[in-house]
Amino acid sequence: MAATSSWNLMFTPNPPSPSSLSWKLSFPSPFTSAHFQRRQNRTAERFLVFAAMMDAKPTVLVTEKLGDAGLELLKTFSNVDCSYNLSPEELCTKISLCDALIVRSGTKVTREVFERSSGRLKVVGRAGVGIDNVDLSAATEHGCLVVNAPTANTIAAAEHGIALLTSMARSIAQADASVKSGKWQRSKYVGVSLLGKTLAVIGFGKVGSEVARRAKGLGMNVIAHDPYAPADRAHAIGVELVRFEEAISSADFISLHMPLTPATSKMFNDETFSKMKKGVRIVNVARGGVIDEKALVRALDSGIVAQAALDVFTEEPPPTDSKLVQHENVIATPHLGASTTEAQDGVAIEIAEAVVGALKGELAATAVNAPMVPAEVLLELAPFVVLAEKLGRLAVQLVAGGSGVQSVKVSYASARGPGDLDTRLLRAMITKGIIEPISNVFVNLVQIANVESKFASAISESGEIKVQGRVKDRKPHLTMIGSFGVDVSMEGSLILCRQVDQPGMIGKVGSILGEENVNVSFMTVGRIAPRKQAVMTIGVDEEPSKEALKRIGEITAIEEFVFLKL
Ligand SMILES: NC(=O)C1=CN([C@@H]2O[C@H](COP(=O)(O)OP(=O)(O)OC[C@H]3O[C@@H](n4cnc5c(N)ncnc54)[C@H](O)[C@@H]3O)[C@@H](O)[C@H]2O)C=CC1
Ligand SMILES: O=C(O)C(=O)COP(=O)(O)O
Repeated sequence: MAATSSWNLMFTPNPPSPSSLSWKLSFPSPFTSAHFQRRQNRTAERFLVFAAMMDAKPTVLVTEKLGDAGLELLKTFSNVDCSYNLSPEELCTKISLCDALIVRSGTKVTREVFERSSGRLKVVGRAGVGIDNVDLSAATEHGCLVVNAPTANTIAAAEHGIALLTSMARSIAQADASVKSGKWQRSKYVGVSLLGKTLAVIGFGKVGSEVARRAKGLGMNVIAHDPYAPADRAHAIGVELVRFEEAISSADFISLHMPLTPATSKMFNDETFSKMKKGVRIVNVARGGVIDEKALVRALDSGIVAQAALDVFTEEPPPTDSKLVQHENVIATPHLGASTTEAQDGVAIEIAEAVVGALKGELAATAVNAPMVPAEVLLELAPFVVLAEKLGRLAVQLVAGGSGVQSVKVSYASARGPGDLDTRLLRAMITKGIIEPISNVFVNLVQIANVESKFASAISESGEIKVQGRVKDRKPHLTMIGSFGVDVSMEGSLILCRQVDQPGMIGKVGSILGEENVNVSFMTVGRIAPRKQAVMTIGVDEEPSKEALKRIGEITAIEEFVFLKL
């Protein structure tokens, strides 16, 4: 098709302030191809960036309802553009005009958003806790800080969990609908008591522990599972921390309060439902994605799960014909956990303070990814960021369930003097579980003290989980686990096996993985001395099945092993 170079760019100031320009592109129909449209939009974006630069105040785009107190605070420092219900494309277009973006759970902040911001976006504020809707890796790569408001909605979410628990047990929603439809069905809606029943709280963080506290007040026996929560915090409110299997198999009620991460995604599935007590009741105020929703429908149909009370869904809003939502034993609310007047006022102020602070260049206490660093420093640090994140992730996965993390120690070996190392950055990163070393670091060391490990060989002579790595050819490498020296690229996933060093081990493990069609990227062996103990490190592209891991564990010379996702 012939191309003409004429196209029109129209700007409609409304009201006439650069931060609230609404604009429209129009061009002849032959040029509506996606590629050409992107080019036109980019040119438009550049123009708009220039227009906005004329205004010295930073611009904050707010894409979902935020409390007035927070908006007022933002307005003292910035131009605030409240544009709700933007399409993904509209968000990408607007973002090049913005220094900060504030969202709740309904806005997906994708890699494309960061790319299209052309480097202007400095901070994303999540007015709430869960940051699973923000692409944190992309944010970090683009030098954009992500902050959240982690405390202000805790009580609201816990109270909603308890509201769902009690109303589920007495079928309040179903009974209400029945009465409103003119029926009077007293025998249909006989409920179950909570007194003396066992509630398993999965995820014993801020919300989980408040739910536990309230459930104790209702006379429930509360147990909890959380691999990273310290047992003494649980004991302080009379809750026992137990292993996952024990929690789900002994519970009459299960309440979910963990974040959505790769490790918790579909944690509740056909297999886990099959281990539960028949007639268990489930509350989910965490994230829809922690449950395999199709498996939950099957468990409800078979009666394994008697009832479910759900505030969150994999897709929000869920499809109108969702079998889960329509199930007669399910009650559903539209992600209302944080929606109280008090929580929304608190969250709005908490996030406004964090965003304004970040725009002023202050170190944010609630940063969930890398702190803001100049682009040139970020470039230098990039491989160390990846290494640090992977070491942190690896170390945390080695912690045995229930033992909790009391302290984390990070050591650097650097060509630079100690004055060149900014430990404020370090503190922020540790808090968020992503540990980023700074400067010309050669070796990084992460130690978790006073802890039991799933893989005893990861414990060093001084009693900590210890993992050590370095950047080689700008790629992260693991160089030590516990007292065992290794040298493996930290990509994909790893199987670590401690074994008695002897010929043929690589072949035995390799053939089990081969039969399972699991691609092995490398295998190395680090040993203390020939024919003594060794740690074999196997890089795999796919996650082996439980059966394959069991067979590896059954090889006689293998004394312990663990599978880790990097
Ligand atoms: N429905 C709603 O409106 C709301 C939902 N939420 C959701 O609740 C989640 C929890 O919020 P907070 O308690 O404030 O966060 P938090 O960070 O204080 O607690 C989360 C807990 O989950 C634990 N955890 C991590 N992985 C786990 C695993 N594999 N198994 C068991 N536990 C695991 C962590 O160790 C931590 O103790 C948020 O991530 C968010 O997704 C939070 C507020 C409102
Ligand atoms: O804080 C959270 O994690 C929530 O899920 C609350 O979400 P919302 O801000 O109400 O969209």
